[in-house]
Amino acid sequence: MFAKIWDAHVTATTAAGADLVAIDRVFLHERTGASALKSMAASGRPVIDPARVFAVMDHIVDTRPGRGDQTLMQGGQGFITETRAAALAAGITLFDVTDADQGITHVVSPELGIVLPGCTLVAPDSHTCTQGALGALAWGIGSSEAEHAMATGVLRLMRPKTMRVTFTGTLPKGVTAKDMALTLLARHGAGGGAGHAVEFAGPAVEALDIEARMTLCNMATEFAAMAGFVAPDAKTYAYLAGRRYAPAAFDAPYWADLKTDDGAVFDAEIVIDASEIRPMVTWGTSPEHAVPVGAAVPQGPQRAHDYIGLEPGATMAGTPIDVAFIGSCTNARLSDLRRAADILRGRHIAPSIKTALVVPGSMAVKRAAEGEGLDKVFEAAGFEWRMSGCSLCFFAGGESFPAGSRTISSTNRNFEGRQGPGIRTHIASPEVVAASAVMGAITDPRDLMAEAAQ
Ligand SMILES: CC(C)[C@H](C(=O)O)[C@@H](O)C(=O)O
Ligand code: SF4
Repeated sequence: MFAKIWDAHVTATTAAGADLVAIDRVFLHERTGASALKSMAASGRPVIDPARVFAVMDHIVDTRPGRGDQTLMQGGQGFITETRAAALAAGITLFDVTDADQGITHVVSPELGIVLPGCTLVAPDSHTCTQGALGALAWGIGSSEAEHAMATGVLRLMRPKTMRVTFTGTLPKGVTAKDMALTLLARHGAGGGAGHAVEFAGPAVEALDIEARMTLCNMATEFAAMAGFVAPDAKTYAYLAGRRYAPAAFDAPYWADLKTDDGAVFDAEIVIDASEIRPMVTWGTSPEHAVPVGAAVPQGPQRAHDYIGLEPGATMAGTPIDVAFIGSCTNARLSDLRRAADILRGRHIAPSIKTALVVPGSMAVKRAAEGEGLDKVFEAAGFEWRMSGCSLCFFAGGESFPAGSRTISSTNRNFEGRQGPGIRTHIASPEVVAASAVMGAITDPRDLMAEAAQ
């Protein structure tokens, strides 16, 4: 599948062996987008095809109700106003702060049908690989590469190696795509995919809905892969049907032929039995520091133990937490909110939880969730219900907590300081976040699911 998409996009090969790869879509956000557009404008280079370039405000925007351009991040407003001015001047499509389509780049692009099977899509953002869930080759680039892509319509690239990660079997109940990604990282390391374009395949991947495939592909970057993707199938077509930028008639022969052929050879293969996967949580400061919720903290780098304040042998389950966050391009789509709400319905967060936030991945997700009354479930449980944005996924200098606070978070990164100076982040599925918020300590959601069923 990788070769089919890549080869269809190579326009030339340089003497040094690099390929010039046609880029179908470029997506910008206000954290990195203005600099690329401004630099192009300064050098007098126009965007070659503005219809293929989109921008959204997501990283720095305030998520408190009634927001405007003001930000909690000192000086953040400048990123917003400069991106707006540069986007308007360049003639690209902008989903602005108060636009009904505002949201996180990798949530908005699929839900508007901007990313399509077989297309190449780049964005100056490392989680662009999320969009590979639609059968696209989507990857994160730097700001100067974004300029190059916008000015020329191509990027000069060395062909990556290929890897297939096959999930066999069936996921147990209460176990999700997030746990698949964390299991892959725990077993094969945060560098395991370096230099590779990774195809996720096998019955347990086919069984995932499109939103869950996005969660899995999202974390390909935590695996150091260039890209992560899933072959398009009937679910992909059904997901895209009727979306604003998707074609009215699908290009069936090209899309149907994108699947990896039987007998295809990969540079590397990994196989994981999905039935062995358990609800996971990270204990340390790398996404590879992941263990089943019921397991003990293993021996890791001393610095990680010191930062996170957990010694080897401590059990993850029962570790008290201060903050619960459901959000991000990893796990803030409608299906994620539904599953978290199922656990929270009729329950309340523990009194020891200082903050619990739900930040929908897009304003469209927010509206859809409100249409189902999920906002009421979250609010009744003691969660704040926000406008869309990256929010606490990434410390944009605004909202945070006292150093040493422990958060359970549906995001993708747990690096030192990721959610603010001294904050200890434990990443997990929305189910684990919801269950842990109720218990005030890290909890296997299946404990609460069983209780609800009785
Ligand atoms: C700020 C942005 C460029 C960054 C990224 O590239 O991924 C952010 O989205 C992240 O998740 O760390
Ligand atoms: S939600 Fe988090 S991971 Fe996703 S783009 Fe925003 S900051 Fe990056």
